[in-house]
Amino acid sequence: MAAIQTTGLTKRFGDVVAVRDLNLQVNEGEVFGFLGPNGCGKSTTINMLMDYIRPTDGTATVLGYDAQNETQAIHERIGILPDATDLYGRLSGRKHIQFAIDSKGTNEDADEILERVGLSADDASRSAGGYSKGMRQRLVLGMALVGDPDLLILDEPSSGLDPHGVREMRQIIQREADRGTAVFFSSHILSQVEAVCDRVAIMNKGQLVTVDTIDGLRDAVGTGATMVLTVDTVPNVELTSVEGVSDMSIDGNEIHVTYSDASSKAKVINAVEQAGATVADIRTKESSLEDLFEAYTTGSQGQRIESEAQA
Ligand SMILES: Nc1ncnc2c1ncn2[C@@H]1O[C@H](COP(=O)(O)OP(=O)(O)OP(=O)(O)O)[C@@H](O)[C@H]1O
Repeated sequence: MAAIQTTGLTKRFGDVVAVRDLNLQVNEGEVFGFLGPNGCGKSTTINMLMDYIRPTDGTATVLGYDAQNETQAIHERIGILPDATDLYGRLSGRKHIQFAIDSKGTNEDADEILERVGLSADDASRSAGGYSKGMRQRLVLGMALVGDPDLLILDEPSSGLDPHGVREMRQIIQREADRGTAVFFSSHILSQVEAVCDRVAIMNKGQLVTVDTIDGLRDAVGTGATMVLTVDTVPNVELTSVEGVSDMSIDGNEIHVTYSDASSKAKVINAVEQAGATVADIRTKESSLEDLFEAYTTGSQGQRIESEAQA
């Protein structure tokens, strides 16, 4: 059974298509990153999974239950991160967790949950109004963990946290995943999901542009790097025949070469000089997952996939 399955899920707000024909499967026990820039449709998708809003078209199931017709069963079995601004300033952290336990009707131990999210007994006794952003975020995560959910839905769980807070949040999520909880982790920052997610979906302008493992995305980037040679005159030489070179292009006096093997660099320079050009400057740039994310969401790759989806 899938933790989340959507089929042709679509939401229009007037002329705006917030989510278009989304087909997504998140497996049981999987940590799944749902990535994309602001406004790409992440919250709208989550709101449809939770039945806060109704889709214009398509269907969704959560833990095997229909998102529109079996909402209560879903809400009982999932944990969703409440907004950290919704905390009651005067109530202690422990009382917040106890309130969530009472609301869900479970008989869990509030202190055990507080410990899982790294809030000490002293912190738990203090009013949440005096908590730092990181502590508030840990507390709401603790509230989401009440009832031992099979699926955690986290919408931008790291927003507003400093790098230390982000790392802590990641460790807590990883521990919950190790206990067998599926996690649907929505974010607009690749590096925040990279370390914990088994797979990621990248959304752009309401459409799914790719779903892959982090390793798969790395393969798509390749160990590839780009070298830019500035030359006095562009020689007539086919550099893709050099071992390890996968692509070349010319831009004015610059030759752009994509290569997968560092030893190709010297061979490229030799080939260019043997063809009669003088190399005035060499720049190299390693590609990163962040570049790939950029390419999917702002660059040519995103546009290519969009036009493929429309075809
Ligand atoms: N209630 C609404 N009425 C009209 N348009 C809406 C509504 N909710 C969302 N939208 C539009 O739908 C699109 C997707 O918004 P959504 O909030 O789902 O994006 P998001 O990826 O969650 O972005 P963010 O990270 O900024 O929350 C946006 O263009 C947004 O303006």
